[in-house]
Amino acid sequence: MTLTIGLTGGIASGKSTVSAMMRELGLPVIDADEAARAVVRPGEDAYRQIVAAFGPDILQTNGEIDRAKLGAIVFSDEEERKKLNDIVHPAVRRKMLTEKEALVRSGAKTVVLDIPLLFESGLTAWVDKILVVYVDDDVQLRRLMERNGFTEEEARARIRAQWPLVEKIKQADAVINNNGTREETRRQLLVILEQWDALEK
Ligand SMILES: CC(C)(COP(=O)(O)OP(=O)(O)OC[C@H]1O[C@@H](n2cnc3c(N)ncnc32)[C@H](O)[C@@H]1O)[C@@H](O)C(=O)NCCC(=O)NCCS
Ligand SMILES: Nc1ncnc2c1ncn2[C@@H]1O[C@H](COP(=O)(O)OP(=O)(O)OP(=O)(O)O)[C@@H](O)[C@H]1O
Repeated sequence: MTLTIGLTGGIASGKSTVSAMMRELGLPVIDADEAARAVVRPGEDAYRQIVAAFGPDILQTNGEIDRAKLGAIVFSDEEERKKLNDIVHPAVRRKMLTEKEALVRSGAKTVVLDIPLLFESGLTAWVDKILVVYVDDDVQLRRLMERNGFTEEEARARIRAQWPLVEKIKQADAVINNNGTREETRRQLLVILEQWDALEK
């Protein structure tokens, strides 16, 4: 039996940081953000639907989707965000499930699904264990503004588009507090993976 771990958290809470550590430990990680980028490449169905729904203004001159432009639209208007989610999410789910099935068939002991919207999209039944990467509100805001060069308002709009982190930790099987150093985060991760017997011997 493969153990499926759902890795989640809030925007800029440190999921990618933790998933990189899991990969270093040899665990296979399927990344929803990566899948969401793949399914909207030119030529894909979701790409055509996005251009039809949002108009050619959201394209760059090379024909690819201008993510900054589309982000500015969908994070300032819930209706627009829902429109985008309805196009992208089914394709993301199909891609992730296909990749997961292949790993299960190949006999993987553990599979990690890195899904920022695990709770919001109602996907908790997909996983055996939920691991939430937590940071305090002020740390989240600061790291998001620094990483993306967002104004405070832009960063807050993105944070508001997700469940509050305090709600997510209530439903977690384990929580990593990522307010501290990366080394402190790594130590917490190792304890949890040990408890869950997730690593290959
Ligand atoms: C709006 C888009 C074009 C902005 O792209 P951008 O490169 O700036 O951001 P990126 O995709 O790297 O996402 C960064 C983070 O934003 C958050 N986020 C992204 N989309 C959403 C959403 N629809 N609702 C809430 N939070 C979201 C997640 O925490 C994600 O980790 C892009 O995020 C997108 O296509 N979103 C819709 C698909 C989606 O929901 N992806 C998230 C996981 S499936
Ligand atoms: N323990 C830490 N100490 C200092 N900086 C950190 C720490 N963990 C993460 N960061 C930084 O905070 C930012 C957000 O982290 P990361 O990209 O891992 O978050 P994420 O949850 O994957 O974000 P997203 O939801 O946008 O994909 C990054 O710039 C990262 O380098």
